[in-house]
Amino acid sequence: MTNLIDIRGVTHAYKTDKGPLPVLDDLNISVPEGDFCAVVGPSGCGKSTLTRLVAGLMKPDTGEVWLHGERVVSPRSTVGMAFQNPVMLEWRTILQNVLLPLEIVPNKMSRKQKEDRGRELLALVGLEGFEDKRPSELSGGMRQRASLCRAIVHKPDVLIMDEPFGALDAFTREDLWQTMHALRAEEPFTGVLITHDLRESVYLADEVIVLSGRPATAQHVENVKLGGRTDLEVLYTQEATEILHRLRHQIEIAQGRATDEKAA
Ligand SMILES: Nc1ncnc2c1ncn2[C@@H]1O[C@H](COP(=O)(O)OP(=O)(O)OP(=O)(O)O)[C@@H](O)[C@H]1O
Repeated sequence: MTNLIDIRGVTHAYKTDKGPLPVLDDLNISVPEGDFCAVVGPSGCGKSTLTRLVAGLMKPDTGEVWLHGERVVSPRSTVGMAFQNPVMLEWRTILQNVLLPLEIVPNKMSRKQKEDRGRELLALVGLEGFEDKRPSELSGGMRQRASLCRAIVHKPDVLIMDEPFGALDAFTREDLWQTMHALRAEEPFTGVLITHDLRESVYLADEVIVLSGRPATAQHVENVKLGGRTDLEVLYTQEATEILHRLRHQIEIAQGRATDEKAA
């Protein structure tokens, strides 16, 4: 399998009043095409910085970011992004919000084709009948569903999600996890998910990368093999529990609260 994303030896520091703040240190990450990769790590270790580098919104001090065999040096329209608080334009309907990327990214679709695509995606995430509502008429979970549709409407190579479900209550969050699996089954895409929720990472991702404390390196890579199951019960199996324990331990190492016995 070829890698869709290749992060090679990336080091980055922010310039601050108190001098440089090293955030990423010789970071190497590869994500094969079609895979879903979750990135977890202590607060402030550089996860969002990583997403900005992949999207081409920032350049690393040293090292390279490659996307689909091309070096990323400027913002990419082939990247879809979803954030914790989706910004929706209130003067547009939900469908018009979802179609926004198709107005910006060059394409040959007719108006009807665009509308059909938007409606299809909204139906897929359970928002059939809400196409003509305004964002304020929807719940937070529904707005997040619409924002996921908007992030993939132009069929980006990669969907980057920074804490997309962080502001939702636990039950809505689990509903959205299932929606993500449904979306992936219909619209296979490569995904990078930044999250603080280890259960979320195990349920959604093919591999979970644990970043160390700042400046972050890739401390641990966990391949998640749950036999292709997408029901929530899978999180209560022995396999999932063992993975969660290992990830928890890795986070404690990253936080400096535990030691790596293997390295000691
Ligand atoms: N533009 C900036 N200028 C200076 N420092 C920054 C800038 N953006 C982020 N930082 C700092 O860099 C570090 C990493 O930030 P980043 O947002 O990438 O971390 P994170 O892992 O996503 O954090 P969290 O888990 O809390 O969301 C933090 O200490 C943050 O304060």
